Amino acid sequence: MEYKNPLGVDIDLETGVIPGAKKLVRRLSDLKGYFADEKAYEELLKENPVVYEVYAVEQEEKDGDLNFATTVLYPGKVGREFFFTKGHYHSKADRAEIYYGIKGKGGMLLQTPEGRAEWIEMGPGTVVYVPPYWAHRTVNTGDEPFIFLAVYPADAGHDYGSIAEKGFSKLVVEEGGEVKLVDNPRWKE
Ligand SMILES: O=C(CO)[C@@H](O)[C@H](O)[C@H](O)COP(=O)(O)O
Ligand SMILES: [Fe+2]
Repeated sequence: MEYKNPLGVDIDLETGVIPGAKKLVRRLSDLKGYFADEKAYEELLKENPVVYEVYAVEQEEKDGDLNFATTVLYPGKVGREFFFTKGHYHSKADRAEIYYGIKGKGGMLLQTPEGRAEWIEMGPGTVVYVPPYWAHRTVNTGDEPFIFLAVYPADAGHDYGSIAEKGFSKLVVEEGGEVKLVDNPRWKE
């Protein structure tokens, strides 16, 4: 039997950086077609801000193993809509996941393939259980970076396709200084 070595790393709780992790950067240009307000999107694209960064420690895609990653989701809006991660189902759709809030303020938008949406507010210390089959997207509703940890099966994978095409059934927007969920006009089952 070949045993893997255990690993202990310290997440920088201020910046979300995991030393030695693989870094992924998503700019606004990587989120083309994702935001409802296309005019506001084109306008902000001139600056092309970083929307989020992911620091991932991933294993081979094998049953039983675990990956973990931090996400640093920056504050901002496209029109009324708060900055968010792309959002995905898992390629192995029955794989669950755990999120843990580290810093900042936001929430998770989840939905079933039929479009039943749930919103869970998140702050430092919040644990969110993402059940099998639910798509999930995080949203920064605050004015500082929203940082969280995710732990997920190594063979879960990411299925971005349907969210890229239709989005979620709800949009998370600012209305009169408050966070509101409104119907997504482009959503279709
Ligand atoms: O859910 C997971 C892994 O299963 C998170 O680590 C996200 O991958 C990350 O928050 C970026 O979001 P996406 O761009 O992948 O939707
Ligand atoms: Fe996930």
